Amino acid sequence: MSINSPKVLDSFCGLKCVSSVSCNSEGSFFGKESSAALWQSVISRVVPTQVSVKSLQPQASMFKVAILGAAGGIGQSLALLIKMSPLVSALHLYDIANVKGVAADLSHCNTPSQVLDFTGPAELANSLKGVDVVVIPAGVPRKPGMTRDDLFNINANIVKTLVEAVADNAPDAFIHIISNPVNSTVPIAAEVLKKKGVYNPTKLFGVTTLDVVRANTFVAQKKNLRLIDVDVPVVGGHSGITILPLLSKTRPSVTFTDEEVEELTVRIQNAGTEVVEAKAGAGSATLSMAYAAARFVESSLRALDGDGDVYECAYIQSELTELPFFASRVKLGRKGVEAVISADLQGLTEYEVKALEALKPELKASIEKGVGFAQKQEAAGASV
Ligand SMILES: NC(=O)c1ccc[n+]([C@@H]2O[C@H](COP(=O)([O-])OP(=O)(O)OC[C@H]3O[C@@H](n4cnc5c(N)ncnc54)[C@H](O)[C@@H]3O)[C@@H](O)[C@H]2O)c1
Ligand SMILES: O=C(O)C[C@H](O)C(=O)O
Repeated sequence: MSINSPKVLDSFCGLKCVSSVSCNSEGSFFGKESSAALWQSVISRVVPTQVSVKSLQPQASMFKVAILGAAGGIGQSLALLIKMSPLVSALHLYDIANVKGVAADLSHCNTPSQVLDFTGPAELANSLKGVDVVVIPAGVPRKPGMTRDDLFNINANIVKTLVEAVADNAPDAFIHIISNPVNSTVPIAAEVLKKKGVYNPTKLFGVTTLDVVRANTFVAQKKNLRLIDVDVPVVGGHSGITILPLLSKTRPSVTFTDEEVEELTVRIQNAGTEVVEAKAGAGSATLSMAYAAARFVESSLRALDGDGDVYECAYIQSELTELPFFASRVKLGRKGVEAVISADLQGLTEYEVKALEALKPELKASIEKGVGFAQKQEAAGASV
């Protein structure tokens, strides 16, 4: 796709170039074809004196997005990136604290969306009214030495409470779960939605985009490829060995030695821990996660807007394997998941087949832990 395509230019900053601008990049903002040159192009449009742009016209924005946990490390950066989308008319920022300042700060950016802040449980319902996409990065992050599952006891309750509110106030919204452990928090969300009678499996997503972003980056570095060309599907779940990059399905087609496969797979699986250790107690990935989550939001909005060519990996209710939830590449449409790309699991290498079998018991246990938690809460008379 050419940079001059309105579809590309419409994807940023609410500005549509109606003249021919000389840019030689290609592709969409966050997708497999994204590029630094496109960002340069965006900046050029924000500061039009830097390039020869004959005229700019505003682009209609139409979707409302809520971020629950918006004052956190991921939430703030994600809010900034979503504020740049011309597809967004309103950005609702919810947190239990510190969100007023974040919203005031962000609201000064001269992009089209309105920014509204909501603080504490009393304002949660209002933060969700009329929204099309709800993103949930609320919860605690890991410290060195912890697994994602160590976050379960705190984050399970947070996700449960927030999804109850989504069920009551935005039952048709796409729900993007970022809070860890994703392998369990998504099944919890599904149980909550079922109990509320509003579960739509095609609209509930565990956000695994960061695994794809990392896989694309590491493969491009290792094989000396242009980053914008590389697309690696990552399937399974979002923790340790449940993260399975399908390197044999890398596009463009590329060959790896056995050593490269092992090294890349392990690096992708441990990339979250790499960041946790580098941050040395100050949290986990926030900037790359915000980038990845913004890409998934942008893809969802494009799908809601009728774009018929939107594909992402996500952790969803699935029949691809015997496991009830599984991350894979899906086609997104107005109603959520339109198709699951089963071809990715065909013709796997021996290494991938073994890794797929090896991840299943751990992923199964994490799913069952989430479902068990939600059902126990319900049996105990809690408001699940
Ligand atoms: N899916 C992924 O790929 C991925 C990647 C990175 C981090 N994460 C996860 O995202 C979560 C957030 O990470 P972070 O670095 O932004 O943490 P953070 O501590 O910086 O921010 C979390 C925010 O959640 C808020 N919060 C806590 N309880 C809440 C509640 N009941 N309602 C609303 N907001 C609430 C906090 O006030 C805080 O602002 C963690 O669980 C982390 O493990 C997931
Ligand atoms: O590693 C973490 O705890 C955060 C996140 O899941 C990640 O993959 O970076």
